Amino acid sequence: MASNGNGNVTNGNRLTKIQTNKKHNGICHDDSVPTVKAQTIDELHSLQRKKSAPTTPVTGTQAPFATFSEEERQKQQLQSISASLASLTRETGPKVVKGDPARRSDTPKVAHVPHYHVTPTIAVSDSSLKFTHVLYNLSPAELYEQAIKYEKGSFITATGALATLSGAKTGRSPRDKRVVKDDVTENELWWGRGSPNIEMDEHSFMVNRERAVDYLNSLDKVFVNDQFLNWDTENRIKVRIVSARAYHSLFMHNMCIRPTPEELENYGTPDFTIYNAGQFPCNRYTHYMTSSTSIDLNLARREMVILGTQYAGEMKKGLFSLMHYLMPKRQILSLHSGCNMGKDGDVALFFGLSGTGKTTLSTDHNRYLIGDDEHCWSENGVSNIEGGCYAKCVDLSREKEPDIWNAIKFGTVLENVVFDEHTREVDYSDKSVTENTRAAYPIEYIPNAKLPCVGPHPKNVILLACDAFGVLPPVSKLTLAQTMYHFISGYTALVAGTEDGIKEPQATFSACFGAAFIMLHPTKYAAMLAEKMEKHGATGWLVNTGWSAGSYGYGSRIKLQYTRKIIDAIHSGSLLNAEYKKTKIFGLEIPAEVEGVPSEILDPVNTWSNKKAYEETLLKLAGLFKKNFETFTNHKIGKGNNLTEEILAAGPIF
Ligand SMILES: Nc1ncnc2c1ncn2[C@@H]1O[C@H](COP(=O)(O)OP(=O)(O)OP(=O)(O)O)[C@@H](O)[C@H]1O
Ligand SMILES: O=C([O-])CC(=O)C(=O)O
Ligand SMILES: [Ca+2]
Ligand SMILES: [Mn+2]
Repeated sequence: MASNGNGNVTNGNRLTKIQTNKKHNGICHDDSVPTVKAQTIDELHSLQRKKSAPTTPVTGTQAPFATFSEEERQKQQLQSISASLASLTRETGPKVVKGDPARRSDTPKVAHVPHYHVTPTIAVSDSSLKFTHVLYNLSPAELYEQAIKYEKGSFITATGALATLSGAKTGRSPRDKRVVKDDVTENELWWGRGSPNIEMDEHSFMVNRERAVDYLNSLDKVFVNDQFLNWDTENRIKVRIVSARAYHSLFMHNMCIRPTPEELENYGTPDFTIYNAGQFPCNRYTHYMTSSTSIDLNLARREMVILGTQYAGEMKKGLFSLMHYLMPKRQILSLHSGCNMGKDGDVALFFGLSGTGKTTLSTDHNRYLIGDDEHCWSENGVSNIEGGCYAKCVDLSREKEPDIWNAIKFGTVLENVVFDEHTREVDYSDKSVTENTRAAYPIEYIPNAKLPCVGPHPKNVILLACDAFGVLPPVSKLTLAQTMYHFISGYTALVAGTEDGIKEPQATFSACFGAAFIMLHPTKYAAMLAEKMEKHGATGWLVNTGWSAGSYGYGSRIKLQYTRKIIDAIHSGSLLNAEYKKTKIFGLEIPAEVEGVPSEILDPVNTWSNKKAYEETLLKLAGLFKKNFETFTNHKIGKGNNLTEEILAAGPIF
């Protein structure tokens, strides 16, 4: 007899019967662990998932609003969602039911949800016979499963993030962003040259709305997020996002403020609703449509419709546009800026166009992060609009940006990155899908996030420009008028293509460092900023995070390490008392020394070997500034005329 290695004893080819303990009904068992309490596989599976508290839990009877039963509350919530998804031509909301259609056990027995409006007597169509399953405020884990099961291009990366593809669009489509012009908005909003608000009429909006709603209702399931905007609770906005993809739902879960179970319980009806039909296009037979993409904002209806783009940033920035309308009405300034706070409570704002460093520089290991992109400045101080950050990932490195690197973990949405098919290690240098690779993570993924994301009045206002011409100084101290001049100008210079050799830098001017998102005339925001900076004694700074020692192709981008030192000196207050000299043409005050930064780079003229080329480039840029500002010369800024005059005089002189 010999052992076969499995513990069974063989005798030639014949297996000998092993004696077992007959105590338990003759079944052989290993009594080191108890058996599961299930008779069938299905039963076993049902044990795995513990019933969680309802998404809208009922608090104790002492709560003033807890007058409904849980069943009643669920019914009201479904009715509210059904109303959101109602077709306006058929005057009925769809039959909605909660839960994943793939999991029958989730489907409640009473699946019929009464129609919101009066049931029409004419023309019952197939759409009124079907159910739309609602996946309401799912958790990141549930959204991962949905994405991986049903959405092509969804993968878990080596660090646990959800890699997704945003489809054909990997950036926003500003030429397809429309706003309904009605009697009110016609007078209130900024229209015409330079304005981001491309007009559309109410009827065309309704056509697109119906298109999006019909598309969403035709699906087996839709995702619904009920969340908040603005950490200033007095000025909080309730937003509902209806979307077709788990990617979109997780993105907004991360980017908006996540309600607590108690807040959700008393959520009621949203203040604003987004219908994101994603890949479903708009129709060129619809008036005003110029492509298959349209992002439509209707302020009167408090709705936004997205057709023909799956780029998630449209939702984030669409809501930002909304805030740029709603907040100034309440004397609150909305800002395209990052914001952080030192240990002593000193707050800094970081303005700048895309890619200039708002996220990178506001994420600072030595300071509390209030937010990376969108803020409000009210009488009470600053507040973040969002609940998450949206960082650029191109060439991301652990060494240079450790906090962002570490935030890319379970729960984070990673858009359009390339990874090893086996290890799922992300290669951040790979731009095969797009250069605009992004990570969206909840703000608490940054270890020193300031929660709640609010702070006192800013002490420093830092304007970031990535000057690919290489003529703006790495740092200059601004007067209030200069701050306004540069705020209204909103300059940065990007380099078009990087593949086929050296290209000329392209100057971009975007008023208020975010013309794509403002709704009112830029001077309205500028006047508010001037008033607040003056009142609270904030100092303005211009920081060039772009080129040094020559334009793009000759010089190189200023080391992040140096920019961080400059920012440190601003925060600490040491730069305020430095020795300054004034530059030619732009009239910028530049310091002679900044700790940790080579002094010779502080005046760009020193770094250019070809002085003539420097002078020419400087003049060229000054000319571009002047030309850009022409449209603002006949606008009054603020109440008196003095500020306007001062601002006009604060630009380049040559
Ligand atoms: N000296 C520098 N200062 C700041 N950023 C730098 C510098 N050098 C290189 N970078 C890189 O520039 C990019 C800045 O992007 P960042 O995400 O901070 O932009 P952003 O202003 O937040 O834009 P958006 O509004 O589009 O989110 C990062 O990839 C960063 O690593
Ligand atoms: O909205 C986006 O796609 C990215 C962003 O933050 C910006 O452009 O300012
Ligand atoms: Ca950013
Ligand atoms: Mn931004």
